[in-house]
Order: sequence, then structure tokens, then C-alpha cells
Amino acid sequence: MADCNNCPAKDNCTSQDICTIKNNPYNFVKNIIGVMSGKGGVGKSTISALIAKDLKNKGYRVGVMDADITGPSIPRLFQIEDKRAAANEKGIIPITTKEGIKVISLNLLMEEEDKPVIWRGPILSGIVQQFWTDVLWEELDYLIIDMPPGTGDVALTVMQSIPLSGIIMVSVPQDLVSMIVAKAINMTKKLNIPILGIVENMSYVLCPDCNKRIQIFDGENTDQFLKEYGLSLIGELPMVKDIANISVNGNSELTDEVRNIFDSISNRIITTLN
Ligand SMILES: Nc1ncnc2c1ncn2[C@@H]1O[C@H](COP(=O)(O)OP(=O)(O)OP(=O)(O)O)[C@@H](O)[C@H]1O
Repeated sequence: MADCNNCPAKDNCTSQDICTIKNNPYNFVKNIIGVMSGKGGVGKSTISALIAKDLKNKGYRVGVMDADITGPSIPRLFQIEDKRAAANEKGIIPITTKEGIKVISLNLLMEEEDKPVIWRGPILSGIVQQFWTDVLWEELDYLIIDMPPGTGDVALTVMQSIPLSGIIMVSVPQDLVSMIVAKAINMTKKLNIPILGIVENMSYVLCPDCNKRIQIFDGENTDQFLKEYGLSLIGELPMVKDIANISVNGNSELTDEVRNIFDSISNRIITTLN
């Protein structure tokens, strides 16, 4: 029988008898959102960080778990790459960013951030499990999990050993309708995890001189694809320098256009999970 007292899923769960999820008795996390993509490099980590910052701005208690163990970019996105997490008898203490967001990443536990982790799947999966069971998240309204790209071993571990409230799927226009995204969507559906929506990153380029939107890919089959899978597009982000530079400048350079898109994405998350 699972330990359900402080499980975020306890109100809607029907599988207490067979559930094997372990929860940390010190943690009370209300909502857990996995940010997933069919393949790497589409902006999943950047979007995880910017959703977390927007939720924090709205006054929520927010944490970010970097489950992309072999490509951990979350510490740099929060400019905490020089910090190292400590532990006490209760568990691992996440680093708190200047915005007040709690963050854990393997890089915050490694001596040097550029040392590769040459470990096989079961060890990587074990680390992700520990990020849930052994990190002192304490009370959070939202825990954002930057998932590893694709549908491999570690992604499966996140989905099976952490009680996710929902998934945000990140894609780029040229592969929104592709088989790779469909695989990730089907995996999520098979594991009965709700998809809160799709965020299309690098949807268009904004001309820095005239502010004209340039749509590089026409995305003509997108509507049909979304309809087929019963999903909605909850944000379309431009490809712009201020997003590419958040690990250097933080949020300070973000335009109102980009801020408004994240405001609307996080509002959708809040209302869907309420
Ligand atoms: N909308 C955007 N405009 C400009 N640059 C972007 C945008 N989104 C992401 N990038 C840049 O694209 C690169 C990849 O982004 P990111 O690391 O967030 O992707 P990822 O999907 O998490 O990658 P991985 O799967 O390898 O971890 C980064 O250099 C990031 O700064």
C-alpha cells in the first residue's frame, strides 16, 4: 500500500492498492508538471524555466527539478551554476534562486559542471527517483520537471515514479505533426497522464527592425493533428534573442510580447489544474 498522505494525486487517485510511488514525508507538493518533448533541443528547458519564473511572479511557491540528467541546463538558466546543493539528515536541500524558486539538478551536486555522467539508464533513473524522494521540496504549489528528451528509460521513470498532475508538450513547428511528437503524446496517454497543452517554440521570427512576424514553416497540418489527438495549442513563442539569452541576462530583457505569452501559458496551467 502506498504512502498517500502527502501525495499530490491523492484526491483523484484510484490505484492506492497497487501504487508503488514513494513520497517524502517532509514534502507537500500540490501540482507536478512535466515538460516533455519528442526530441532534444526544442526549448524544453528554457520553457520550463520561464513557466516557473512566471508562476513565481504570480505569488506561487515553485520548484524546478532538472530530470534531464545527461544534459542539465537548468542551473545556467537560473544563473546558479556556481552553487552546490548540500544535504542534512532529512535529505538534499535544493538551491533557492534569486527569485525564490527551489531548484535541483545533478550539476548542483557534481564537483565540476562540465564532467560528463557516463552512466547507464538504471543509474540515471535512480537519480531522478531520488530527486523526488530525497530532495526537501517542502511546501510547493507547483513543481516543474524538465524531462529528458524523448520517450526513453528516464522519461518513463519520471512518469511512473512521480505523481505527475499533467504534461506540457514542447514542439517546434516543423515537427509538431511528426511521428516523434506523436510517440511522446501516445506514451503520455498510455500512462494516463493528462496533457495540459502543446507549446510551439520558435514558431516565428520577429524582425528586429519592423517587428514583422516571419513564419518560416507553414504548419498547415497542425490544426488537424491537434484535433486528432484532442489537444490544444496553449502558446506560440517567437525565436528571439532575449529568450536565447536568459542564462546571461535573466528575464530582464524579455519583451512584453514574450512575457504575455508566458502569462497566458501559466494561467492555462493554473485554471486546468484547479
Ligand atoms: N524561443 C527561442 N528563441 C531563441 N532561442 C531559443 C528559444 N527557445 C530555446 N532557444 C535556445 O535553443 C537552445 C536549446 O534550448 P533548450 O536547452 O531549452 O532546449 P531543450 O529542448 O531543453 O534541449 P535538450 O533536450 O538538449 O535539453 C538554447 O540555446 C536556447 O537558448
